[in-house]
Amino acid sequence: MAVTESPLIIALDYPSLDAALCMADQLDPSRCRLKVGKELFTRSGPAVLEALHGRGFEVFLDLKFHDIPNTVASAVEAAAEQGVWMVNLHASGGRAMMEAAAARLAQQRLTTHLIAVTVLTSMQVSDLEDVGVFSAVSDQVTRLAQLAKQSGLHGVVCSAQEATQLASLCGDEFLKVTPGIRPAFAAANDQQRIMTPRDAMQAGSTHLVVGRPVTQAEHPMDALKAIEQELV
Ligand SMILES: O=c1ccn([C@@H]2O[C@H](COP(=O)(O)O)[C@@H](O)[C@H]2O)c(=O)[nH]1
Repeated sequence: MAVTESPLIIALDYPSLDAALCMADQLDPSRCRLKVGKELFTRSGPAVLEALHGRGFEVFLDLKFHDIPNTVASAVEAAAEQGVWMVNLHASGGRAMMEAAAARLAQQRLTTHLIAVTVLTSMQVSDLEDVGVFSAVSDQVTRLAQLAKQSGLHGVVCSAQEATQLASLCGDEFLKVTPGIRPAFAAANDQQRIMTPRDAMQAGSTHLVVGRPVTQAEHPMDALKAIEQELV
C-alpha cells in the first residue's frame, strides 16, 4: 500500500466498478487517496475495496453509519477488517454510538481512522432549522466535533469554513476532512459551504475531498493537476 503525503482524497462517485476503476487506473496512489461512498459500495460491494487496495490505494469508506451503538460498532469493525484507511459515522448518532465504535476498534486492535460527520457541507442554517436545530452552522459543527473528540474519534468531516475554529478547539492533530472543495474553475453543484483547495489548506484542513471538479471534468487529469499546483 502506498502511503501518500498528499491531503487529496478523490471521491469515486460512480455507478459501477468498471467506471470507478477506469478513473482509479489514471490516478497514482503516491499522489492521492480514494473515497468509496454509498452509490459505488451499494453497487459493487467489498469487491471495490479489494480492487483499489490491490492497486496500492489507501481507501476512505464513506458510508456515514448512523444506527444504534452495537450496530454501528459492528459495521465499523467490518469496514476496518477489510483494511480501509478511514471510515466514518454521523456524530449526530450521539456519544454512546461513537464511544461504542471507537471502543470496538481499540478492542480488536484495528488502526483504521474513525471520523464523524458534523454538518453536511450541502447544508446551511435553514436546513438545520428544518430538522429542529436552531444554532449557527459553525456552532453545531463545533458542538459535534467536541463530542466526537470526547468520544475517542480521530477527527471529523466538516467544511473548510470551520477548519480554523476546530484547529484551535480540538488541536492540529484532530483530523479535519473537508469536502465541498471547489477550485475557481468548478461549479458548486449541491454544495453550500465551499472553499478553494489552497484556502482550505490554509484554513487548517488536514484532508481535502474532491469529487466532481475532477471526476466530471472534461479532462480529469488536467483538473487534478491544476488542484495539485494550487497546493504547492
Ligand atoms: O459533508 C459531507 C460529507 C461527505 N461528502 C461527500 O464528499 C464528496 C464530495 O463530492 P463533490 O463532487 O466534490 O461535491 C461526495 O462523495 C459526498 O458524498 C460531502 O460532500 N459533504
